[in-house]
Amino acid sequence: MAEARTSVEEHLDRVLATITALPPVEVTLAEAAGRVLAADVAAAVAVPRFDHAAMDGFAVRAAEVASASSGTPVELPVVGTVAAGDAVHPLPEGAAIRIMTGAPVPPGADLVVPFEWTSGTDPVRIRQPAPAGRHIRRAGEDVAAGEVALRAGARLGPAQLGLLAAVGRPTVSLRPRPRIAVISTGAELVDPAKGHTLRPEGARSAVGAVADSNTATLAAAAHAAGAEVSSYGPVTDDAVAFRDVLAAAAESTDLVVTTGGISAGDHDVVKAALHDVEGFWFGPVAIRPGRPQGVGTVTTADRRRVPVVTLPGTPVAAYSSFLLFVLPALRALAGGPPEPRQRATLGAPVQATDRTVLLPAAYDDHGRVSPLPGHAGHSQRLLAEADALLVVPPTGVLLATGDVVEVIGLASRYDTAGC
Ligand SMILES: Nc1nc2c(c(=O)[nH]1)N[C@H]1C(S)=C(S)[C@@H](COP(=O)(O)OP(=O)(O)OC[C@H]3O[C@@H](n4cnc5c(N)ncnc54)[C@H](O)[C@@H]3O)O[C@H]1N2
Ligand code: MOO
Repeated sequence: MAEARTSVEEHLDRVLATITALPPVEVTLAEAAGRVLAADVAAAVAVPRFDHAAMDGFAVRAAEVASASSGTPVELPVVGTVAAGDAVHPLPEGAAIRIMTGAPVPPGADLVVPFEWTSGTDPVRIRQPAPAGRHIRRAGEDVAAGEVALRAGARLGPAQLGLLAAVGRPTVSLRPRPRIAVISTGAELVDPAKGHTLRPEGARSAVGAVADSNTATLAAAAHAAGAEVSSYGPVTDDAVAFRDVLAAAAESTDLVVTTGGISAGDHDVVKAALHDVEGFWFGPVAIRPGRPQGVGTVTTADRRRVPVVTLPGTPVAAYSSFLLFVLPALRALAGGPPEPRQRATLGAPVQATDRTVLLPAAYDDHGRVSPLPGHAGHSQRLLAEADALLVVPPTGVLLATGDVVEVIGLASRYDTAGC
């Protein structure tokens, strides 16, 4: 009998339905890098703030130099000098003022003639005319005072932070960094920092110990997404112990993610502890890897409802499910728009099935993406070698070389940590 399974999109909607964007806080620009604006920002001051010279040269009246040529230069006395930051004096008729790039344009002047077109002397001989306005940057020509400089939802990278500084906004309203708690579960798991030969605390046997790799992966992925991460694990297969850890984690976080213990086994602790919590959902999603999933909320002592996303324990499934379901939840907590979908051209044919399949894949020299050879379903090695996960849609058709498919980039997520 065919099993009822929800689609990836339905499960993502179910996860996002548990999320409320965090209330905004006011922070300085120094603290704002990489974060998401909670409200539109209007310019407190115009950019440029005043009409200023775009070249080093002479401020003049365009009409007075209109006849200038190299054969018959126009000669004007130089009545002053103005540099960036200087107070400005009006330009008398029939005269020029030496002016430096960035200096305010003297009232009366409407043209800056670059030094290269002049003798550079006093009196100055100007060899070339130009229309009024040339080499002058007008007040507000980039951003007018009061104009919206950045919209709510904008992510604050280097250029956006510079713009906020320029428009006179030393602080901005942002969503706080989301806090995420990562809880790995499984009696077989040992903290890799403690070595692999240890018998896991509470283990049924010393044989079969497995290093907890999900915590390392998910903590890094959440950190790269801008979240503040706390890790609580590995937790053994005891529902009471798990509930205690979950309750403690929920008190000081905005989102809990668990791994393991949600399929059909005798020791599936997460499911046992949460399946009768009101509103909690467990079930299969039509995706491979990552079929068993769950989501719901728990309530803290101060009546906050904290979303809990329960991911499968198998490491490849845990990471890919995190990218599909938890990253969008973190973005929604931070008030950001969904991450734009990435697409790529297939470098090899791929057979689609009746469910979404994620394949570790690599780009070739032409920028086309192909599944890595030797895919065995749950290879952490292949995942570590992959540039991207290829998202094969549940269409059942044969995708041809050259078809455009969705991908989830892997390497690029961590580029910025590389220096
Ligand atoms: N009878 C059924 N069995 C299974 C089903 C099912 O539907 N019916 N689903 C299979 C699928 S698909 C997956 S995926 C797994 C998911 O199971 P759980 O989420 O309950 O995960 P565990 O059983 O706890 O662990 C699975 C596997 O992964 C290893 N693991 C778990 N956590 C970690 C960790 N933090 N670091 C490294 N490795 C971890 C664990 O040792 C197991 O080998 O269930 C299938 N079974
Ligand atoms: O859904 Mo699972 O395919 O073994 O990850």
